[in-house]
Amino acid sequence: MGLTRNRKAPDKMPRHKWMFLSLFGLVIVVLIINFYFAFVMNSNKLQSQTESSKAVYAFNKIHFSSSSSSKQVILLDTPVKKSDINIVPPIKNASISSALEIEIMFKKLPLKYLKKSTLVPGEVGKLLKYLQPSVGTSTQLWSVAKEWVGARHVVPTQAPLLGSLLKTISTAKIIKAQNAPGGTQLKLLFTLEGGQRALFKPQWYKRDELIEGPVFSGKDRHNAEVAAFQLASLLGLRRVPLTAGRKVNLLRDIMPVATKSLLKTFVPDGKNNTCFYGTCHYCSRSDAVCGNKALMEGALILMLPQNFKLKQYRSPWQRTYKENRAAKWELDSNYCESIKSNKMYSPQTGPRLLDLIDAAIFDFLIDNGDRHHYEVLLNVSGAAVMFIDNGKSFGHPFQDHLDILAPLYQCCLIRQTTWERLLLFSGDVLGASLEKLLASSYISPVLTSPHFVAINRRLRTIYATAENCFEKHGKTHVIVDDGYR
Ligand SMILES: Nc1ncnc2c1ncn2[C@@H]1O[C@H](COP(=O)(O)OP(=O)(O)OP(=O)(O)O)[C@@H](O)[C@H]1O
Ligand SMILES: [Mn+2]
Repeated sequence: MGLTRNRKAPDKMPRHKWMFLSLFGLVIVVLIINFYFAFVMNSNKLQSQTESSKAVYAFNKIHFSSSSSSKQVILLDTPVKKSDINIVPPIKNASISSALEIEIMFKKLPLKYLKKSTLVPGEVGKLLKYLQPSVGTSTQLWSVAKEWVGARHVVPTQAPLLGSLLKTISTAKIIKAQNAPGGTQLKLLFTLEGGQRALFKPQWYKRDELIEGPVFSGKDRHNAEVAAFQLASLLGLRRVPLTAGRKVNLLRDIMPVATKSLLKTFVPDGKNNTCFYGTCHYCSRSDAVCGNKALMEGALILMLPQNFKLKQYRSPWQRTYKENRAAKWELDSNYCESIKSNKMYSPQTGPRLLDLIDAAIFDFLIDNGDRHHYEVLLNVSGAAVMFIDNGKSFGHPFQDHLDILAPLYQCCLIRQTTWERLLLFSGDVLGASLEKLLASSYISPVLTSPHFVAINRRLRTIYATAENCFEKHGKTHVIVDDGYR
């Protein structure tokens, strides 16, 4: 009986069951095909990685996370490897295809980018000469620094007095110390002998500390400010205020000249170290910065002359600072088109967009993902975007945040003078050049060696990004001579 029932059952199966079974079968087939491709692709990837021994970052896990806005954000997980290219997640929608193309280009970079340039030693030699304190120290040099400031630079191309100025910044007597106004981070405003004002950003981290987490994590790195100043000079982007390392004795140099309100924030740490917590958005008594006994290292950043005022703008490539919320530039690959339609950013009307692309290149090299606002000199025609506040840089030499380069790969434009200067450092020589300039710093060694390796790797990534743009739009449409530098 049972057998008969079983044999007859298919004949009696209703139509909707048949349809269900066929659909189920189809789903199984699709799944099998998917698994097959995933397996083949993965084994190919593994094979090519072992073959080349140069592991590259792999886009191996695509997952979806819902953002608080209704838009869906795709995040790509990329493993961090101490290899040639170390893009870290999240890479969001608008950057995914560029990231993949840049990865491919990075691997087949034309030979000219790998060849050592013969012009570098001469150029670095010239800058090293400028760093010699040729006339010793003198507070009379403050007026020289003041005269240097122009629409497009803070330091001129020829600057034989630079070394003396930096030495004066590192040694001039501090006649007043107060809480610095503006910004959210702890910093002090010093008045130096001769009336010159400068910002002091204190040391929070040891040199080899790795700042984990999102690109803007952690506190300011004083050594990053010092390194950024010298890197800008190598790149001919002399838009960073004069910055030098400085060691101060808190008991002897600072407390006697501190304002009452600053003095109130000095606290002992119970281990014989002198500490203070200042007044700022993120300042609190429980989060004081401490010297080694009374000795504290920091970066001293010369204030721009008071006859110049700064005007602040929100960066069009500002981050949301929220993990589950994406900014428009992170979702829309045509974002640059909408930016260019704004008169302020049209490459035809002024230098601003190319300045922001310069800033993106600079920030990618130093790994600064925190340029939420940018500043230019007020009422100065053709004023450059100043590279003020580089404190959140050089946090992790084994990671690169490709999306800092979004202005470059979304707009596919680069100023000719910037591009030519970048080419000067082909063949992985930018890191060593920076190391040479930093060797004479008052807080040397400024960076650990992995940071110099990172700079070379990041410059190659910039070359790859530009090459990818050339391939897509033609070199003549990408490189722009807008008459500014
Ligand atoms: N060298 C300088 N000359 C003139 N003004 C400066 C200089 N450095 C900084 N400032 C001004 O002080 C403000 C705060 O400085 P900075 O951005 O370094 O501090 P911050 O606490 O890191 O700020 P934020 O929290 O906005 O990142 C700047 O926005 C700028 O207007
Ligand atoms: Mn800051």
